[in-house]
Amino acid sequence: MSILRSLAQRDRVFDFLVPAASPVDVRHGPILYLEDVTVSFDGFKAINDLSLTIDDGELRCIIGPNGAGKTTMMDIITGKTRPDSGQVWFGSRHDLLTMNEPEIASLGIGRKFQKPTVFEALTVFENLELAMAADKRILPTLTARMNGEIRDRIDEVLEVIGLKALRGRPAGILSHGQKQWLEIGMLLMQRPRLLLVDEPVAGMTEQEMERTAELLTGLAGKQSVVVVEHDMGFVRSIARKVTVLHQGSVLAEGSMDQVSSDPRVVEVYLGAEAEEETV
Ligand SMILES: Nc1ncnc2c1ncn2[C@@H]1O[C@H](COP(=O)(O)OP(=O)(O)OP(=O)(O)O)[C@@H](O)[C@H]1O
Repeated sequence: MSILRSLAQRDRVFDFLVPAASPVDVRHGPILYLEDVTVSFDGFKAINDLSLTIDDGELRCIIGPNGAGKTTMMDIITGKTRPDSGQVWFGSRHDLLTMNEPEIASLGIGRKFQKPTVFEALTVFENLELAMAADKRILPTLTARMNGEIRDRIDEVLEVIGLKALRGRPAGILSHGQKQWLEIGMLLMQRPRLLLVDEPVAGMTEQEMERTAELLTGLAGKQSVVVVEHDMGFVRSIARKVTVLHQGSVLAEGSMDQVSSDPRVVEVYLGAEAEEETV
């Protein structure tokens, strides 16, 4: 009876509609804070005294040569890899090194891997619906009203990722770029506070890259977005602040113009990239 009464309260905000990471405290500092983080694999320091902060709502690009530690850094943030030493905080309240992967994800840290992993036989709409249902908090209490609210959320996300017209089509018919956007949409269903995006434009057409740039820059502000990318044209098109990783630590940080004119960055990374482009 009390459940029925609570469902009838039209002004009630259901838990699943509250941003997943509402407890994250960013009042006095960054949303992500890494200090002196080190991790070794068989004695080799993949991450070496890495310190880095990401502000709430920021869009940050991380670049660096192969093996610089970009993926390992993402693995540490999401709890997949434990560092040997250092600190990793989400806001000022959550020590990520005391939490496991599902706990970290449920705080509102979403990760998009390079390869899209959508359910090809399901429609675009169903993929988004499933991403929401993966949130265990809503399963026990599905009601008609909640279904309506999930539909509204799906509509919102479809708009953001630009796939409204394809909502009823199987994900298998989507282009590579559209699959990437759908997967970003699946992460957005859970209202993350921080999105980690690994090489989003690899394999995309120019047009898809432009659309992805709009999508990611549009997400910033509402959530924090960290993009690891090798395509310097793309980075230039979206970047506000760029961090260059090299041998597991920060080599340089600043605007794209600042880092691309830094001789150390040119030497270890951009010089090699430029040579590759001219080959
Ligand atoms: N599980 C592991 N065991 C051993 N060595 C590892 C492991 N994971 C990463 N490494 C090593 O750590 C270093 C950093 O790797 P990482 O994948 O983080 O670099 P990256 O910057 O993401 O490179 P890329 O741009 O090629 O993806 C590399 O030398 C890699 O070989």
